[in-house]
Amino acid sequence: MSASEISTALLVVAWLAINGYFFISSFYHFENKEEYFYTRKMLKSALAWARAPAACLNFNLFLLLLPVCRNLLSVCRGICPCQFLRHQLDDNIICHQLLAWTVTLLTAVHIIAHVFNLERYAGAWSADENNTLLGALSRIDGNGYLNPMRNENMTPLLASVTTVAGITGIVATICLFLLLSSSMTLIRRSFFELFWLTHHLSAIFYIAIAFHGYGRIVRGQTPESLKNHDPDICSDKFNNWGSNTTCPLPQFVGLPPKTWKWILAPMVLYALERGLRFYRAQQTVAITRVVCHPSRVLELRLRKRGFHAGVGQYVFLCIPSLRSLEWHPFTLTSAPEDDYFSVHVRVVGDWTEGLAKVCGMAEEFEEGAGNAEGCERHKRKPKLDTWQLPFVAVDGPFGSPADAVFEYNTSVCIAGGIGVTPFASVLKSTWNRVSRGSPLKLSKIYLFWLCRDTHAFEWFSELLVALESQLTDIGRPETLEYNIFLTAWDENQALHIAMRHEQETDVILGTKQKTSFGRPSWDREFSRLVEKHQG
Ligand SMILES: Cc1cc2nc3c(=O)[nH]c(=O)nc-3n(C[C@H](O)[C@H](O)[C@H](O)COP(=O)(O)OP(=O)(O)OC[C@H]3O[C@@H](n4cnc5c(N)ncnc54)[C@H](O)[C@@H]3O)c2cc1C
Ligand SMILES: NC(=O)C1=CN([C@@H]2O[C@H](COP(=O)(O)OP(=O)(O)OC[C@H]3O[C@@H](n4cnc5c(N)ncnc54)[C@H](OP(=O)(O)O)[C@@H]3O)[C@@H](O)[C@H]2O)C=CC1
Ligand code: HEM
Repeated sequence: MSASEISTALLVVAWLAINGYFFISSFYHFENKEEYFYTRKMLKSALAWARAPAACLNFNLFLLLLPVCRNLLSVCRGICPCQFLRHQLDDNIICHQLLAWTVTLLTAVHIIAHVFNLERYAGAWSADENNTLLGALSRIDGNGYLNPMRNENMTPLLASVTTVAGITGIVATICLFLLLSSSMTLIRRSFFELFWLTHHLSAIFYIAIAFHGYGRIVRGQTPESLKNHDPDICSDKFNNWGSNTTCPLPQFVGLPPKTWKWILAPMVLYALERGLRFYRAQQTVAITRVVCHPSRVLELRLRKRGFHAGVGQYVFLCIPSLRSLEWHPFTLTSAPEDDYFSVHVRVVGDWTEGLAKVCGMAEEFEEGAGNAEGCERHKRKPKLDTWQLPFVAVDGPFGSPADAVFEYNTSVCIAGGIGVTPFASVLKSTWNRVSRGSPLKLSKIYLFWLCRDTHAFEWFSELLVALESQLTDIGRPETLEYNIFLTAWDENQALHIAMRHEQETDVILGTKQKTSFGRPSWDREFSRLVEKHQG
């Protein structure tokens, strides 16, 4: 197992252990503690089954927001001493989803247990009033009551909609259901905005949870009462509680709410996160250049005062004139050393099409366009002046999928389609460092890029051809080996390629290294690399 896998396993084991501790200690507490002797008589084990998941919910609701506080993650990434721990930060969304499903499971157990509790609170009244312990316990009134259903007309449903715990529990459950259903992969992939807007119910969810314990509905015998009313002695003398001095009427008190203490910090952190995003959205970012590339790729070059990024990080872009609430992630294709930052946007849906339109490229990216002809036409068109381009807000940079590249002698980079963008940044930065003679541990990059159509290569091939010749010029041709795989092609292309296979440079890219066809055999590729670098 790699260091990264070991650290993931250790983190999961630690998280499970902490959950196990909270569940077992809380279950044992409510199942055995003297102060809940009478509460258990009324609720039996449903008390412990409601409280134990609640203890774990506190812990997981504390954690749930942390992986989606992107700026917090960036700070952690900056101070994180080792690469494999930094890798954990890149799995933030997976962590968030694991926590969310854990919250869902714990919530389900908690709700089921509380349904039993409400039934048993109601049932305690219906027992024959005069000769049952539960009847005697239910008739205790004043502040020291035990049964939160204060009279025999109260039903479980009525209790659910007239108590703070019930109302906040129902609101939180409805929010949770909507959050979960809109977070399904199918919804996120097909209706991202629906997912995104529904996800804002998380604010209501957390506020409801913060007030959930306010009603102090779970009650135990007070320490003072325990001193002069020992349940082991008095429980069967309920008929003359109060009249004799050895068994005065037991008094009860509700558990003080705890959840708000657990979730206050992550809620404040997340609020700061959104505040910072709002502040950044006001900052001026200039689009200095817009380039139309084939295969429906739009390149934006931007400038923002004080902007610094690592290789292959990503930013969120928002075009207020397009959709003021939508932020879309795009990877930086510029190198940290460049005096601008750039993104290559593949026009795939409504927002990216809107972006093409506001950048004056409506027809180039109409359905089916955005290919070489469209871009040629664009080159002949009068350019929009930068002041005509839309105001764009930038949040970030975030993430660091590629910054480990420079920490090894040899790095293998694998990308599919537009997923190559982080490596554009890596290759540019490698060139900058090599050409400046900056100290560089990295001596070899293997790039594997898989694409469906030849057009997809065009915007990136310029960079590869330039890099290949520049590295040759400085006597470092071996620094970069790229393996390009065309995974979908038509007959004409196949014929065209076959007829020119002897050509020195690649038919598609114009580079010395030739394009391969179909998906790579990873076993063969990796064995080749192992053989080459063994020892
Ligand atoms: C970390 C990261 C880096 C990315 N880097 C690039 C890049 O360098 N170049 C590039 O072309 N694309 C990149 N993408 C993908 C890009 O964000 C989406 O293609 C774009 O948001 C689609 O928006 P749309 O409304 O035009 O398409 P839609 O048709 O609405 O959506 C197409 C796909 O993008 C997803 N998507 C839609 N809106 C968002 C959003 N606001 N946030 C996240 N995902 C969304 C949808 O789930 C769907 O799977 C990256 C995505 C991520 C998560
Ligand atoms: N992490 C990041 O920084 C970034 C991530 N992205 C993401 O990258 C993705 C790229 O999308 P797009 O441009 O549409 O890509 P395409 O779907 O157009 O191309 C994907 C390529 O990868 C190949 N491929 C896919 N899966 C495998 C596999 N398991 N093994 C081998 N080859 C595979 C495909 O081969 P075949 O034709 O045989 O299916 C195809 O050639 C998007 O989801 C985008 O969100 C984008 C930019 C940055
Ligand atoms: C209790 C339930 C949940 C709560 C309270 C919650 C809360 C949040 C919050 C506050 C964000 C941050 C949004 C932002 O500012 O970027 C977020 C992001 C996200 N959540 Fe959840 N979530 C929950 C459940 C889920 C589930 C079940 C999934 C998927 C299975 C999910 C997937 C995501 C994803 C993918 C993001 C990142 C969105 C982005 O950054 O583009 N969430 N969630």
